[in-house]
Amino acid sequence: MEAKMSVGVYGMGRFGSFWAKELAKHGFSVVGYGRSAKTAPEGVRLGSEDEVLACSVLFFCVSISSFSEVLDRTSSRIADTTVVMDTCSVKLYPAKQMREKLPKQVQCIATHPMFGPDSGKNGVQGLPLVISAVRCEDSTLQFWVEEFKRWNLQVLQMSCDQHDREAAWSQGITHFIGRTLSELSLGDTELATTGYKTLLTVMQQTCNDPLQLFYDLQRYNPYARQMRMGLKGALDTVMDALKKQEEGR
Ligand SMILES: O=C(O)C(=O)C[C@]1(C(=O)O)C=C[C@@H](O)C=C1
Repeated sequence: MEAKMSVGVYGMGRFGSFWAKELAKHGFSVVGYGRSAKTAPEGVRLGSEDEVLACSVLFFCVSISSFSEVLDRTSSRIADTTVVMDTCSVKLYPAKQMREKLPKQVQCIATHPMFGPDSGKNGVQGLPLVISAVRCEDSTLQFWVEEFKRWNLQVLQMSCDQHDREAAWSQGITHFIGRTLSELSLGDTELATTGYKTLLTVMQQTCNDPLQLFYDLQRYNPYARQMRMGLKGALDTVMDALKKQEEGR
């Protein structure tokens, strides 16, 4: 029987634990490392930082804002033969960090599984995953594209720029609205409509993620500011239209 490929997951937070478990479910030999990880997810073994960095494939599951510093600390200990992938929710920034900070021989790929422990709790099939070559052989990228297709993910190959542009106006706007709604302390009510319940779900789901993810999504996606300004402008347009109605114009 073919030996299982060793996969390291660096960062065992909310997403890292979930991702490590998914990889294990799909037949990889998974070792996880997290500064304060105490229990290993099903099918996963916890190991030392060096052990994880020595795996054939290494997924970084750390916050966007810590990625640069994590690479500074670890890149000299990553083997030339290791394939490195990030899983950050923005793509231009981590791709640049990998290109600049990983040794030139190390192959690297940018990925964004567009799901997490909430959206993937009943299985990941049908959910989208964005993948983009940063510096790798075609066959390496193809291997992972095929692997994720086997998981029945909807694999989307696109540039990091296209990802960030589109994600600002989909995931970015969702988290912005969710966090904004939570400022209003909205609650359940007997007369809740289906639409209102959907709104509450948006608020709850986005606020279930670490606050740092929200700040990082808004700060490190170069298109997020434009999205926020667009939203503010749209709010003003609707307010003005209502004002005109009231004034009978
Ligand atoms: O399913 C979850 O737990 C998530 O929060 C997933 C979610 C999101 O829905 O925005 C959060 C971060 C990832 O970048 C992708 C998706």
